[in-house]
Amino acid sequence: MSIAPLLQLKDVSCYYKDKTQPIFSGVNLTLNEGDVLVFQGKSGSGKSTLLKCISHLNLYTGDILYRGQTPQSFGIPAFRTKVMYVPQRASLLPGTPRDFLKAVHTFAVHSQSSTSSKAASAFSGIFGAKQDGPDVTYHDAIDLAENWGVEHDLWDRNWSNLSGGEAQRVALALAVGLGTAEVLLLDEPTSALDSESSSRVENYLVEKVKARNSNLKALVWITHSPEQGERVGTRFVRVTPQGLREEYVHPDV
Ligand SMILES: Nc1ncnc2c1ncn2[C@@H]1O[C@H](COP(=O)(O)OP(=O)(O)OP(=O)(O)O)[C@@H](O)[C@H]1O
Repeated sequence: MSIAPLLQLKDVSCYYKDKTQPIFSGVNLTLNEGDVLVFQGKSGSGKSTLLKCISHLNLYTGDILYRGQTPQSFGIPAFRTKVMYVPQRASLLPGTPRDFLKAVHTFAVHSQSSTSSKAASAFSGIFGAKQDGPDVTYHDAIDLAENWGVEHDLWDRNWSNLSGGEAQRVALALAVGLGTAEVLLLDEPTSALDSESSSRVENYLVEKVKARNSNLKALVWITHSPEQGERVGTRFVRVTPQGLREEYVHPDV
């Protein structure tokens, strides 16, 4: 019996809103456990859009399979907890980072339009929290962020009042701290960080994928830095409007 790949894209295309021109078309890709797949490509080539399609946040045609199952058959909110998109600009989210953490616990009981429930909906849409919520301990995300230089009081500041780098580290710590994702889709995750913070985040994520007891099995990582790509990547893919071109496999793999 063959084992289904971690993630598979079959002939995936995504169109501009007028539906006449594709942003990209005919994308085929297989992601396996242990892969750190680096996406590079010109600005506007469709890298972010492709990550959003993979996490079922954007409309697309074709098939995306997670361990052989479509997002629909797996259940889309549950799928998004397994294949999780980490946005480049978390500062657009409502409320504070702590609202997010609370929202995961209280999602099911909040139906009013409170900050917490708005945060919960945003969480569900962007990070893909399940209705019944994964079993988050506050401490995983907070401790992780602290290791990356995020002070505790930043959790109570509105996202919009965090610096780009602070918001980026908190969003990443939330995504990793939840502990549900097998694939993280990282949209320029260190673009606002200084080199020391960036290197801490890089090392942590790469080691986490390698660790045998980790839930996290693979990363798809958009970067505009070829040097960062070389440091973290095991596979390298160029995104073009014509589709993906796998360029080079790291010799250590
Ligand atoms: N919400 C949207 N509405 C309309 N067009 C969009 C939307 N989001 C993205 N696009 C368009 O889709 C194309 C691909 O954008 P995308 O953000 O995926 O590119 P990218 O490769 O990630 O770019 P960058 O490297 O600059 O972040 C661009 O032409 C962009 O203008």
